Amino acid sequence: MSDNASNTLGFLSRHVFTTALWCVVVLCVAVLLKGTVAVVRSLRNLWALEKVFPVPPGAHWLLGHLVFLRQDARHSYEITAEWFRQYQQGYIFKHGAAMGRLVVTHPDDVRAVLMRTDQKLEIFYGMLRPWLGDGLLLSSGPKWFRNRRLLTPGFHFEILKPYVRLFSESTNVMLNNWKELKPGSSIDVFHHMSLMTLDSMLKCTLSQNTNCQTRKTKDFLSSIDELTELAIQRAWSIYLLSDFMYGLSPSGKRNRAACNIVHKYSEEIIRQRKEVLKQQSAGDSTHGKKYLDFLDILLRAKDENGNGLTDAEIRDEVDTFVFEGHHTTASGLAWALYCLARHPGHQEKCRKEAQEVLQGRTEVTWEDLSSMKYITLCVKESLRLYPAVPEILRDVETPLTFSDGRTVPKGSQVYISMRFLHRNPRIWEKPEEYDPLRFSSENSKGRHPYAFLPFSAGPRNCIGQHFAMNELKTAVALILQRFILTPDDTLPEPFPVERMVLRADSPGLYIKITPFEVE
Ligand code: HEM
Repeated sequence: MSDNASNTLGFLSRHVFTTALWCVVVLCVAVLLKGTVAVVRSLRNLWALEKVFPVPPGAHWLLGHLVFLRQDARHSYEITAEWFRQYQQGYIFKHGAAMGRLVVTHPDDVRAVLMRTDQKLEIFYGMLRPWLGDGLLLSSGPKWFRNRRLLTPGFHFEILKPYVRLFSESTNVMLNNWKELKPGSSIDVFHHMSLMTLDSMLKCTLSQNTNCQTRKTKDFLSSIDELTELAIQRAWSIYLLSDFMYGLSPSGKRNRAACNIVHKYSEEIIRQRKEVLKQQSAGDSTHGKKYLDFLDILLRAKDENGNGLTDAEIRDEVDTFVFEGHHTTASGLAWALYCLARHPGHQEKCRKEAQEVLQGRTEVTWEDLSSMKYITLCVKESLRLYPAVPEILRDVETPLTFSDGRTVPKGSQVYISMRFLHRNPRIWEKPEEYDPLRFSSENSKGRHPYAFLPFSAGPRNCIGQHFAMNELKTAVALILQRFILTPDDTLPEPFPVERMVLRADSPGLYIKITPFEVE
């Protein structure tokens, strides 16, 4: 190489190096500035909150109250339960030196929060955004308002009625699988319920019969599981909170790949359904099916100006329903069965009721559901002790004033824990006891309407609550008609942990199942 050429090369590489160095410096300064602005804003909010609400003692100067959460789950549970007892008007939980959130403990204050439509806390819910986009769970403002109005008719009882048959179908597939197991087998009930509720959710949302309970899971199904696991994992690692860092991490890459698979699947089904709708006669609204699925509802929804949802909006809502309607119901069911396994007397009463109502039928009907009175009490009581959605977080957009005049400043983070609200000793007698009769109409008289909130309340309550209760009751009745449930005492008592939904700590939620005829 000539001297000239090597000089030019040397100059070029020095130039590239200097430019790269400058880029790094500028990037670092930008990140630092952004970080400083965020910390200052967060500190300002914290100081404003501290003027009104107490801070429990023992906060570490840097980690705040997070030091308590670093200990084991039972220990942090005890500490939080104690704070709930002590601070009846709420308290500040410090997330490090510069960040704190108001923990609302009184049902009156919970009502004040839930009657509003403040944004969901992005730092928490945002982890689901790459998957669920701007669906009902994550959207806010006019978009949420419009779409909530458009989707509400999809949960009318006439639409929900035929789904009871689908719930029965999916439960029976699971029970036929259980029949193959040795009597008295111990099963991870959360896993079984997850597969079963995913199966029924895909039938109700997209009319897809994936046979996910009998076949090895395919790409789409395993991607749904992976996305949930990744979101849980991210919620627990501080260094993955930033979108930028997460994007670069191996988990971020897996998240992108799984999102692509799930989105492609939904998009393809939406495309095919639109084709069918174009071709079908105007009168045939269900294109040969016996029911309207959620996708039919989404495709038909029109606002007052005659505008429907865009393809991207439909996909976001489909993904939201599949996510919201599957793990939540699985958690609710798993803990309901666990409670019944632990309380054979109540289990027997539910079984008797199921036998009387079903008379040996393996398909539950819409009319049967209203006769399942004792099962309903038991399901409610397990949702009290083990709320499937254990917490709600909001970003206060305008100052929020409680009924006693205390004001939560704009920009504050507010936290509501169903888990502790449902065990508040000032509301519930013997709160740790499983007593379904506390939900009888007589015993419920005079109870604060915001003391029991498994499906939240107010304008952003759970749109799928009737769907969920119908599925829970159907599955419990069919399971108890065919199986006896007992606790697996060879394993440690499961302890609930908050992982998006309420799950059990390791090794999981196991119960023993024995076919009814064998006993
Ligand atoms: C036992 C089962 C279920 C429980 C305990 C549950 C609980 C909840 C709770 C507490 C919320 C409020 C979340 C928040 O404000 O951050 C919520 C919202 C929501 N749920 Fe459920 N849910 C269940 C099942 C379902 C099902 C089956 C569906 C759909 C078919 C569904 C769809 C939704 C949607 C779309 C939202 C967002 C509503 C909005 O913000 O307008 N859920 N759910």
